[in-house]
Amino acid sequence: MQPVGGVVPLRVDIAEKIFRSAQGVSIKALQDLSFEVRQGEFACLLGPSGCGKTTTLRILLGLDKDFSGSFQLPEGGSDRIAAVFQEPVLLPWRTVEQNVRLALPKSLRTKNLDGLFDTLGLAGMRALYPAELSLGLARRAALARAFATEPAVLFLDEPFASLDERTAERLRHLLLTVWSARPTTALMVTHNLREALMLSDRIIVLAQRPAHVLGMFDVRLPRHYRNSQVMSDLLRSFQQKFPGVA
Ligand SMILES: Nc1ncnc2c1ncn2[C@@H]1O[C@H](COP(=O)(O)OP(=O)(O)OP(=O)(O)O)[C@@H](O)[C@H]1O
Repeated sequence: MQPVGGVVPLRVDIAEKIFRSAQGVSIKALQDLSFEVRQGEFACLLGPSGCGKTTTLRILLGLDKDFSGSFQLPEGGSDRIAAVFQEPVLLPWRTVEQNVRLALPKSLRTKNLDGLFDTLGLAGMRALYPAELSLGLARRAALARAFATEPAVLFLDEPFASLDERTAERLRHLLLTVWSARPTTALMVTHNLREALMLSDRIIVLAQRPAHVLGMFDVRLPRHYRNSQVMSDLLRSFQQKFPGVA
């Protein structure tokens, strides 16, 4: 399957991001944070709690412009950006299907979503309202909304946090199925090493705050080979390369 998204990779070169409180306290969240995600690659930003992962995503999403440095989003094809957060952020007065369709650009508003809803196990839930969904189902709806837009780049911020492990594992598989059908340049924040090893082509390992890159861990194996034995081997080689991380 041909990767989709830009011919230009996602390039991040953030020199510094400092939070300043009204009381004059400064917190340096990011310093010299540079990395690249290649076209059609699924990368994870892995780092300890509070190191600056969400801050990085917020900058890339254009939600925080108060930083020094630059970044380049993938170009070519669609110029859309999709994001999936810990909170599914669905409109409560709209059905699952309406929530997904409302996110679509005009040119895609009437597109056939049967395949996407089927893949994500949402075929029978299109007419439900968010209040009728479990957290796991709401997350699936958020994934459907993100993929339906056929984005050039997809940002995910711990989309499986606070789910029970069985539900999280099912969702990871669903994410892989829908992502594999259209391999979109993706950057996912997580502090779950196993999750990163299961999903990623490349793991970008961050140091403690202020976040900067400690190193890269490439997982070159196709995902369907990553069975429990292979995962144990990957975990071991990761820990050899990054002792004490995760
Ligand atoms: N609006 C803000 N004002 C001040 N400090 C902030 C603000 N947002 C984040 N920080 C601080 O910046 C640092 C990085 O926060 P960030 O949320 O990016 O970390 P994270 O790696 O995503 O953490 P976690 O894995 O726990 O979600 C933390 O010390 C946090 O307290």
